[in-house]
Amino acid sequence: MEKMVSSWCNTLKSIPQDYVFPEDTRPGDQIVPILKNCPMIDLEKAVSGDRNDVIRQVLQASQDFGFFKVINHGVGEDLIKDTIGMVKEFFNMTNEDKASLYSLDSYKSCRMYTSSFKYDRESIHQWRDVLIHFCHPLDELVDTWPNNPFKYRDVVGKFSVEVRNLSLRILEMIREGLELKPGYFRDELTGVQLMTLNHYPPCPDPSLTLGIPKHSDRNIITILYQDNVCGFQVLKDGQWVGVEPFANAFVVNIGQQLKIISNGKLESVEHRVVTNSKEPRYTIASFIIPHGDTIIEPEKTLVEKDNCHPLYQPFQYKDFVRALEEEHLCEIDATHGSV
Ligand SMILES: O=C(O)CCC(=O)C(=O)O
Ligand SMILES: [Fe+2]
Repeated sequence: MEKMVSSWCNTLKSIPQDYVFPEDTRPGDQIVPILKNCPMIDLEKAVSGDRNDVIRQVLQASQDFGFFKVINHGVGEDLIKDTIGMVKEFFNMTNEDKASLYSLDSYKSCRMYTSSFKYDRESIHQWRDVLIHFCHPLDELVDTWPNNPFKYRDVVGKFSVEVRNLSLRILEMIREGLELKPGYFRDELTGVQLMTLNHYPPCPDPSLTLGIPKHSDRNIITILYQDNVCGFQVLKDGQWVGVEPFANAFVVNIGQQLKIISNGKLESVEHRVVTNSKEPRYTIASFIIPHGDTIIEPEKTLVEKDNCHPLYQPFQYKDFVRALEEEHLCEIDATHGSV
């Protein structure tokens, strides 16, 4: 528990050596510009307006950027406010209140850790504390979640269901746009939902370290709520650019599995998290993940339609996760590797 960044960083004037990233991966002092033409999609129009136009926007952004923001997405503003409030309340509890959740055992379905799931095997640590838990099916998992703050399970439970529904609605648009058969994103591909609640405490020297290093999400699709503090950056045309928070919007990342299923038609954005010296940053990420034994491969109808070759061989999702961990142990944020 004493390893959690938030429990020791308050009094520091410089950062410990094992949080200093190598020169070629640290952010440095350069000012990173804001992504100007960030795709922002109004999902309300998929219901009350021209659905095909919204689907077209979703596919275009997924191809060109590998991510997009959504507004009017159907997740209530009050629920978002209550949930992020709950996350802040959780991380601001005393260490004693949180201590029982801290664990290095990545098989625990709800736990708190610092940096990444491989804290004890990495040489450089990431500047973040995490609470992680599975969410779906909620009634089987909610009892593993924190019961302090007292309303945590109730509020975060409602939020997880709404965000899962939003992920499925976006996947349905992608299915329609790619002309895949109805029910394509079945339980095998979407049956697991994992949530990470991130706390990036203020950092005395943001130029030297990262909250999360460069990675692209390995799952199907991610929904991120980044509240109102900047820190999320994407790699666009070889340059890091900042994705600014927008009130009540979510960031939607296309995951690597969706890129593979689409035979490379959709992109999966590379991104990272930088810290800042002024204020804490809190975010909520919900990952939709295939079951481990699901076979992932480029969808045959897409390969045939485009008259091209499959760019990827079929594999079981769990083998993909294992291989990634073995090959890129130092490089990849593996929060989703516990699945
Ligand atoms: O906290 C953020 O801004 C991004 C989190 C993220 O990229 C991840 O957990 O994969
Ligand atoms: Fe990510």
